[in-house]
Amino acid sequence: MTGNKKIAVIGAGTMGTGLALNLAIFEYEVILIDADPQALQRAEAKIPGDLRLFRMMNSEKKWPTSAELLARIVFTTEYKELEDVRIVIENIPEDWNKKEALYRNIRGVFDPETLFAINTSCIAITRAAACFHRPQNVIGTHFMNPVPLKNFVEVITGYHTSEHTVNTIKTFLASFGKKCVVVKDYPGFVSNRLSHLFMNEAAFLLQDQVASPRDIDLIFTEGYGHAMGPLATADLIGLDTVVNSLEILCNSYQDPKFRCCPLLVKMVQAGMLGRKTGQGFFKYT
Ligand SMILES: NC(=O)c1ccc[n+]([C@@H]2O[C@H](COP(=O)([O-])OP(=O)(O)OC[C@H]3O[C@@H](n4cnc5c(N)ncnc54)[C@H](O)[C@@H]3O)[C@@H](O)[C@H]2O)c1
Repeated sequence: MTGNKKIAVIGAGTMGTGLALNLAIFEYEVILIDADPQALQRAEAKIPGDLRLFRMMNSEKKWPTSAELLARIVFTTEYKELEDVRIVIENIPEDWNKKEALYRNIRGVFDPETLFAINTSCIAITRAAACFHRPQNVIGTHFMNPVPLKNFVEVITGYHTSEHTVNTIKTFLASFGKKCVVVKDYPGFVSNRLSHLFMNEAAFLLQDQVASPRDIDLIFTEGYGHAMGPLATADLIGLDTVVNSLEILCNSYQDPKFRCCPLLVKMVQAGMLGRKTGQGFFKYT
């Protein structure tokens, strides 16, 4: 498979669409797979707008045109497209039952040499790797959102992840400008074990009416100098993903410090998922 520039991205939501766009900018041939044809249509429609935005943010760089980018991405619902890809990066929702069903369904489709990278917020890589025939080829790649603008990835090694897999993934990430740290496998890794405590407690502060969403976030942005406050971060991630991740952390560690704030659950039930629905803790037009 040497020289093969074909990468599969499964899940065309927030992360998968950003990742497909980022890989296409770096001239990878991308197979973007989603179970929902409408999600693929939304991804295809979103990419030109995102590209315009990046062009405005960095006008010095030579960008491909929308047509060139879209020509590098195959939008499909067909898993048979996985047959000859070098690396698969899975980005479906943070729901163990959905991920497990997908892994068992597709594990026989791709080549034995293909590496399988899991973009998860909290799910243990060792648990996920147990669903595959070759757990040594499975690794966690926790990309940051929005993927094309965040040049950093938290890489997670499962119990069986081989050194070859780690080195290949590091080289692959570097090939499209990503730096990384490699951490060991426990649910939530480093990033989300910490950040979800912040986001959850910020929701409790709001529920207790201690301060407004704006003021809670200002303490982080103006006070601590963070680029974003915890509530704006939760909106960016998607409140459904945050709730799912907290449930995984709570169940995995059996530790009530990760119990999900009821206000977060209520907002998800009300369809206020953050940026992706236009309304979360803040409003987006
Ligand atoms: N949103 C973030 O900021 C963020 C950051 C890092 C990691 N993650 C992780 O990335 C993963 C994806 O998150 P997201 O925010 O992009 O989710 P999302 O809900 O925006 O998108 C998920 C996509 O997967 C599709 N899907 C569902 N089941 C499928 C299946 N069986 N086969 C193919 N496609 C399927 C859905 O139709 C949807 O388009 C999650 O595990 C999440 O925890 C998210």
